[in-house]
Order: sequence, then C-alpha cells, then structure tokens
Amino acid sequence: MSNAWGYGPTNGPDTWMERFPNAKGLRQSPINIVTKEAQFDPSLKPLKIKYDPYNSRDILNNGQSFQVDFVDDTDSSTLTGGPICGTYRLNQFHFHWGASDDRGSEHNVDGAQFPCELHLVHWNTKYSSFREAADKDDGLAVIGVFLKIGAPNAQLQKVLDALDFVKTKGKQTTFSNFDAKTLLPHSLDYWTYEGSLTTPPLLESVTWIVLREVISVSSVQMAKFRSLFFTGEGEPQISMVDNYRPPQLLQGRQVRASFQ
Ligand SMILES: NS(=O)(=O)c1ccc2oc(=S)[nH]c2c1
Ligand SMILES: [Zn+2]
Repeated sequence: MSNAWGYGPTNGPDTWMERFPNAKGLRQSPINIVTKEAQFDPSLKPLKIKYDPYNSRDILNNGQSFQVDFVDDTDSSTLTGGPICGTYRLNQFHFHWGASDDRGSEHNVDGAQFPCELHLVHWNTKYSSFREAADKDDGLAVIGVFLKIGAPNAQLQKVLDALDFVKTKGKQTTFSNFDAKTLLPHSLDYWTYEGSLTTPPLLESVTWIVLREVISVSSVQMAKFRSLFFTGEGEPQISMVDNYRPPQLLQGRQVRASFQ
C-alpha cells in the first residue's frame, strides 16, 4: 500500500518534501497575507468572471477534498482581467476546512485563519488543457474565497446537499446546472501574488487571487463538510477534516492589492 500523501500524522504537509521537491521552492502556497504590506497596484484590472451553469458536470470525493468539475472545452466559463493576461477557463472548484471552526483555511490574513476556504481553479487557454497548463509559470489562476461563520449560505447548501452521495473516496455523482458565481461575495476586491498548488505536486504555476470579502457559512453547514471521509467505502473511516496546508515562506514575494 503506497504511503500516498495526505493530511495525517505520517503523510501530512511536513512530509510532502520527501517525494515532492517543489515543497522547498521559492513560490509556494498558501501564505499569510499581511494586509499592511500588500501594496495597492493601480495597474491591476477588475476581475471579469463569466460562469455558465450549463458547464457544471459532477461532484467528486477525490480523497483529499471534494470538487465540482466543469466542462472546459469552450470559453463559456472564464476568468479574464485582474492580474492575468489572456483567458483562463474554469476547471473545478473545491474547498479546504478544519476539524473545528477555529481553523481550516489555507491562506491566513494578518495571522487569522478562517474555518474554510473555497478555491476556483482556472487554466490558461494559451495551453491546450488543464494538464498542459498545470506546470507552466502562467498556467493556472485560482480564486480563493474565505468562508466565515455566520448566517447559513443557501447557495453553498446546494453543494452540501450533494455530499450525501460522495461520502467516501472515489465516489462521484452528477452535479449539473450549478452557477459557481453564486458562491462569490459582492465585492471582487482582491490580493494577488505568484504561488503554487497547495497540494502535491505543489507545482509553481498559480497566480493567486484571494478575495478580501468573505462569504458566510453556518456552523451546521461546516459540520456537513466534516461528514465526508478521506477513506474509501469499506475501509476504516477517517473523517475528512484539516485538509489544509499551513502558510509557507514568502521568500521575498510581493503581495499586491487591487484596492486602497
Ligand atoms: N488547492 S489548489 O492549489 O487550488 C489546487 C488546484 C488544482 C490542483 O490540481 C492538483 S493535481 N492539485 C491542485 C491543487
Ligand atoms: Zn485548494
């Protein structure tokens, strides 16, 4: 049985460098965003996000998180503007969360963690696919959205209701006609920096776009995330919690802000 990477005591983030040398790279993610050191860049454009619900396809428990996959063979769900050049297509979104409401996000803001973080993953259409883009310096753009404990989130609930069908690793089910835009906050103000995938292979190919405004999630909804399992059907159950990588060294990188 291979000791596949994970988030447990023997295969968690501190062990990843053994098999994935990128872990020691100079543009690793996530990071702690020190807001006073994020410089306003007036040349940054507004984000232009166009998502077509028709592109949502299925929801999958991949053994580290769950993701909603999108059909990305046309430019109908795209990210343009912001810090990126060209057109990036939405490939999937997924989340990272904690075992309790005091932790779970990957990025921190002024040292503070949130209970959950949403990642909307896009790939640069100058390449032919996500797979080809994934190891290019300008290959990917990920929008990060923090979830903060508050009122129940009705749009998020549509995703959470599907989790009953993907409890264990490898389970997937159809998830159609979902508008990912309904998960975004009103303001698209953002911080941006050059980073990496936050899971192995930790490829340094991501332009990170972390939104300043949070979306709400209730404690009851957070418990629903924690009802999933890292393990497959018929295996001893390990709850899918604390599937986040802690902040990495900034290594001299500049974090820019789209707002003053
Ligand atoms: N957590 S994340 O940096 O958004 C992210 C996004 C896409 C990924 O594809 C592989 S493989 N690992 C990934 C991690
Ligand atoms: Zn992620």
